[in-house]
Amino acid sequence: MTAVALVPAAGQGVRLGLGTPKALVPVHGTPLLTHAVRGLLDAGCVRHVVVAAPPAEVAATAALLAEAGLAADVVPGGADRTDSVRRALRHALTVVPDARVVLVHDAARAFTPPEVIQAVVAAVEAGAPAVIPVLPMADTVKQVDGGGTVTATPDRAALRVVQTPQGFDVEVLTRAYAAAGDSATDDAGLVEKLGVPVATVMGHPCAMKITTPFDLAIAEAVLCAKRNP
Ligand SMILES: Nc1ccn([C@@H]2O[C@H](COP(=O)(O)OP(=O)(O)OP(=O)(O)O)[C@@H](O)[C@H]2O)c(=O)n1
Ligand SMILES: C[C@](O)(CO)[C@H](O)COP(=O)(O)O
Repeated sequence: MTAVALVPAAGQGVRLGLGTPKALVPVHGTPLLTHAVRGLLDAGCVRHVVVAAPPAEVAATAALLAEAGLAADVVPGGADRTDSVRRALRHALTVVPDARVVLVHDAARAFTPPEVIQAVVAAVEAGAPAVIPVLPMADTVKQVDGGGTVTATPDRAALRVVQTPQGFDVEVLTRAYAAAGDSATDDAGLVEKLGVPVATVMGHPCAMKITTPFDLAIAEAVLCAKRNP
């Protein structure tokens, strides 16, 4: 097993609106972060996990993962996702210096199926410098101006919705973060700026990012259906 997984989990969950850091919000009594870390470790291709937690919750996060029997290092996250990943990457390079494959996986995508994790790792191990799971667009997409008036209808056949885990050759991700000026909406975005090709594999609807109360309700229902098929 060559992959190290970085789990940005330091967000506040403003859009979820529960007043609790999102990664600590329970689904069926278990925090999202615990579901996410268990999913990574159970996939069978991840050897070490580093979680970036809200700075005030580092000790509590380490305790809840330990109680769940999950081995993971917990470091303080940063002001935005990019900063949280940067901190987790720095720690991972120190504790697992021989890692070749690095995954970056949102705690908020807590129910990502193992086959997606395995496909990303396999593609990087096969030689791709950067790999992201994607889904085709189900809806027509419009581009709008600042006033909300439509300015274009991009060809949706050429568009994809992007999920995590995103997988990288360790040297490529390290270089991307060293060159990063501003924050990016995803890690592959930083790699693209280096001119390095980013490959895609098929994502999965269950890898959805739990962002809103509606998403949380969907996640509860999906887990319920899995446990009571
Ligand atoms: N400073 C931050 C902000 C976000 N994240 C993490 O990045 C992932 C994707 O972010 P998002 O879903 O937007 O989470 P939040 O930032 O918590 O959500 P919101 O924007 O609604 O506050 C989440 O696992 C989140 O915990 C992080 O580690 N550090
Ligand atoms: C990385 C990501 O999950 C890919 O879709 C997404 O870009 C994170 O965005 P957010 O604004 O931090 O939720």
